[in-house]
Amino acid sequence: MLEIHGLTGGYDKKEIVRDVSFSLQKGRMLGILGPNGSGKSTLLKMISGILPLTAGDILIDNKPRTSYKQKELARKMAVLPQLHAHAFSHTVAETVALGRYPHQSGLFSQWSAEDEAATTEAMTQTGVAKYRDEELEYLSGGEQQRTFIAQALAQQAELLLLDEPTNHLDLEHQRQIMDMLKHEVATRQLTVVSIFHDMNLAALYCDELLLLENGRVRAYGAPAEVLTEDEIAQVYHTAVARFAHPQLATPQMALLPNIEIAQNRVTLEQFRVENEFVHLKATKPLRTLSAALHNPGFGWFRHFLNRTVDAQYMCDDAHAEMKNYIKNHHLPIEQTVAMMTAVDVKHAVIRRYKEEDHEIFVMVTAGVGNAVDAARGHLHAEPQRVGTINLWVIINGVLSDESFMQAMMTTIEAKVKAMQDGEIYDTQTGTIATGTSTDSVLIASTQSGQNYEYAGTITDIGKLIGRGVYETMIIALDDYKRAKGWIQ
Ligand SMILES: Nc1ncnc2c1ncn2[C@@H]1O[C@H](COP(=O)(O)OP(=O)(O)OP(=O)(O)O)[C@@H](O)[C@H]1O
Repeated sequence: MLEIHGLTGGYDKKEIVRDVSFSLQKGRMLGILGPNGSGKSTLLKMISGILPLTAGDILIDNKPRTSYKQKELARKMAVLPQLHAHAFSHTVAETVALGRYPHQSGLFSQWSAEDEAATTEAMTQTGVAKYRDEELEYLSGGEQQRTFIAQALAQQAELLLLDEPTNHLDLEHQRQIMDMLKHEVATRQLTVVSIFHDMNLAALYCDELLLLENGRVRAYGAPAEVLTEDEIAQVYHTAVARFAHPQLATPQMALLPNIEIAQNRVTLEQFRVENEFVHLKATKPLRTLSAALHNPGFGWFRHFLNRTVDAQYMCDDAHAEMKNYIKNHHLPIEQTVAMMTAVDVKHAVIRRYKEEDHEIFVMVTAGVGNAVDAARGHLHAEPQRVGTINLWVIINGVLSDESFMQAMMTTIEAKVKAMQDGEIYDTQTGTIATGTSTDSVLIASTQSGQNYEYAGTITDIGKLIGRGVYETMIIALDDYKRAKGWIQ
């Protein structure tokens, strides 16, 4: 649909865009990114013909852009320029109607039913139909922006060139406009070239990204290729961390502010054993990876609950019930991680391990009534029961994602070893159990102090985790055995 070869140009003698090349197939969306002044708008103005080229070619549907007559080109390509504050003396409907000019012919061109349908549809798609008779100058920046997007859509061109279409738009309208454009791209083979400042939004919606730096192409490709931490840090002189979007296979970038991170430290006194739960109340949020019932996965939390429930606990919606429980105990739902166990919390074992500068805390409740050998779990045919090993490992230090996963592995390996040495059997298979059917694990770190790039058993912190989890597990298992009368 669009081919750009060696585009060079700018203003008078000032060369801004240098040797830019890319091509875009029909039905694709390209996002142009780059710092302020990198030449994004200049590039778009050159493609749309507002600015002349000093070198290079622009082909639209395999024909040079200059070979198109003005109206013919306007039927092919619609442009949304960067919105600047100035007075408009048109209503919304009149402004959108201007987008129909390439479809009208002759001196006394008639407003057709087709024109009416196109403008109405464009106003509906952008949510401005309700303001159709309002004067544009009295609308908000976002409403004006959506009116100009409607004007470009009403043009019914195959190629849209948009300069920051989501500028001025609130979250709902950003999503609405971008969803709508993506829908047009998918269903009507619309082709879109759009400038963005929000690289996360661009990554969510664009098939390809072009990163400009000083008027040159710095990176060009799929969002996963262009949005790398190094590239973005160098081009924007800003540290960023890349993370995965929870639903889509596209990268997102988190800004890493250059501010002092407050120190945070967990102490044994912050653990409380209440009537029905163990509660760790950290002074500041801890970065957490867990298989907890409430707020699992990665996150930042201040409150950690290991709650005892009746062994016969049955509930249709355990998530909602746990949420209510947290609320009824006046804890903040969004800052609390919670798991449950049938073990009475008075049997919880909480221990601190310190070796030189390395310090961790381990909390275990071990109920092994329904112990399972994971290698033979498929031989079990019983419904799930509560009765569980819940394990927390809290680390005073900074863990990388890799360390979090390794700490999780080390914790589970040490737990399995304790099951083996504690001779806990899977009663259904008669083999040594590796855990129970509803175990949960939580790793949390203060993200201040000692830095841990790795946490496997080769590292000091891994050794401490392995020993701490193993020893705490053995104590908890002995306690369980004593309570059951298996040992004295
Ligand atoms: N009309 C103009 N005459 C002369 N120079 C201009 C003109 N418009 C822009 N420039 C210069 O061209 C360079 C690139 O500007 P451009 O607007 O293309 O950048 P941009 O990447 O779109 O920036 P932003 O993110 O701030 O919108 C800037 O240095 C700017 O000063």
